[in-house]
Amino acid sequence: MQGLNLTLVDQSLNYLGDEFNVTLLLSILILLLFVVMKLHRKHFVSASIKNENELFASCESKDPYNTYKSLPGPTPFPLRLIGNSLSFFSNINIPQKLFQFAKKYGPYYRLTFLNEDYVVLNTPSAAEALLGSTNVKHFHRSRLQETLWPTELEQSIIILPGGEEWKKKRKMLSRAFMTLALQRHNSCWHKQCERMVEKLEERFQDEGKKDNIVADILKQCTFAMSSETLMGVDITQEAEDGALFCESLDEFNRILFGRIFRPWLLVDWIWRRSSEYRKARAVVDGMEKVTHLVIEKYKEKFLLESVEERNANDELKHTMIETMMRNGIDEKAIFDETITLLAVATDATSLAEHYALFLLALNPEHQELCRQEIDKVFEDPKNVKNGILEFEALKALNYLERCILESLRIYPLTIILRRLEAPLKIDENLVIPKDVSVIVTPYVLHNLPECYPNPENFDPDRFLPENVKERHPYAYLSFSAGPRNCMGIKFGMIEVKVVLATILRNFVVSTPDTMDDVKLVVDGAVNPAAPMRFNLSKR
Ligand code: HEM
Repeated sequence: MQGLNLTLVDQSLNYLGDEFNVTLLLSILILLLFVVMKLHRKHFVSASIKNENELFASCESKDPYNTYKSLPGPTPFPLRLIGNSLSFFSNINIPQKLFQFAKKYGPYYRLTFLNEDYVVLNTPSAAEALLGSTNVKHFHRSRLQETLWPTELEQSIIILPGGEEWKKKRKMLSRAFMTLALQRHNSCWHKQCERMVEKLEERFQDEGKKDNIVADILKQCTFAMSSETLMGVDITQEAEDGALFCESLDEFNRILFGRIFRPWLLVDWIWRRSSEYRKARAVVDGMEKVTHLVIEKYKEKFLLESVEERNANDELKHTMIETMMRNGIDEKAIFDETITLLAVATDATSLAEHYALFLLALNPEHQELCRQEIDKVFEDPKNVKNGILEFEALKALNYLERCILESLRIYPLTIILRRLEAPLKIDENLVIPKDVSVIVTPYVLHNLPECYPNPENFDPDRFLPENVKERHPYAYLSFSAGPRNCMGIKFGMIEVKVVLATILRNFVVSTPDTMDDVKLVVDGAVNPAAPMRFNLSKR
């Protein structure tokens, strides 16, 4: 009998995990969330604000908090659990929706969903108050992010609340992203880019093969570059099932972030019994196997090292895995970090390449200026050794760099969420109380005409040093800013530069799509709902 019940539960959960029916979803959602509130106080109720006096208990002056209480915002559904969720029921164009709200409600406004209160900050100075704060109580990820994050990967720097452990880890890992550590992978990046060119040639070689996608090829190339840089091993070549690793990461992201739009799967009890969880587990197991193989290789290498070699080893030249092993980090924590950073590096960087290529395809005059710069750098014999562009020469690709920064202004990859463990003073008139979460949307700041005149225009010169100097430092948040900003800025920018320089040196790029065709969806990062289409003709 119990077996039968379990099968029924299993089947229903499979159904919930696989099908999407709006009416059913709404009714189940309301019903389930009520039950969940009762059963799982830990997740939702304790996170909620039970009464306003309690909320303001730690304040010195009540006035700025009164401003908080009277902040405008869209009227929420009377049930706090649902709140403003209905405004975000569709995952399409959420950044644009937040932009419309900003226009309507002004620099700060309130939202509520899943029983959590949010304040949305829409000015560079308010973003600075949050992101520039050095108070670790302002570093926490939001409850939604913590709930979505797989407990299996809990030791990763991305999810650690800012504290001593986070600080130590960030310092240790940062060494692996310094120029010295990165530059020794230069030839590997070019080797991977050559493979990418072959794949692109194959895809676009016939006249009939037009209007094709490149996102998958960009991602595989970026994955190979990132994995070799972070781990020191080309797992796409060496590990038996390395090729599957990249696809596994995609599947993993899809499952995790799909939970936002199937909120019942946010409840741990249901999640762990769902078919989606089993799929996620299988993916993690597969990735764990590959990482384990890499760690074993390092162990062999260490065993062969003499004491002198070990002592002479310069920490600044180590890969990320090597750095962690030499710092005595255990295998589980190394695994958590490797998987997470591989996922972040591959997703963010290949997406940045995708958007930049699209905007260069739409703006052929800027594409041509980049190409002239690239040709000049590649054709200078000082810059090329054994057929490979020297690492130092990448610095000369200034115009390309400005185009990448401008692409990330137009298409920033994230929405930044933080949960306040201590009140946050925005200015003399506004203090946001503890326990509230805060949202900063780079898309909104990047479209403020006072920071970026004619924000709809693609204008790389916005990133000329003299123009950057004129702007508020927190008006550009593609890599976030402040103490918890992107740890891989340097590496990410180098990867995007190498990939784009290789493509533009080999092909002329155009697209049949327009910016209006691009719908944005938030699933981990801000992705295009469908990959853009391109035409690549060989030069
Ligand atoms: C062009 C590519 C990239 C972009 C646009 C980008 C953007 C970002 C942004 C906006 C954040 C802040 C997220 C938040 O606070 O919610 C972030 C954090 C982070 N990024 Fe990147 N990223 C890129 C590439 C990379 C690469 C290649 C790595 C390294 C492998 C990396 C590692 C990280 C880490 C570890 C954090 C979290 C830092 C912390 O919590 O202390 N990123 N990134």
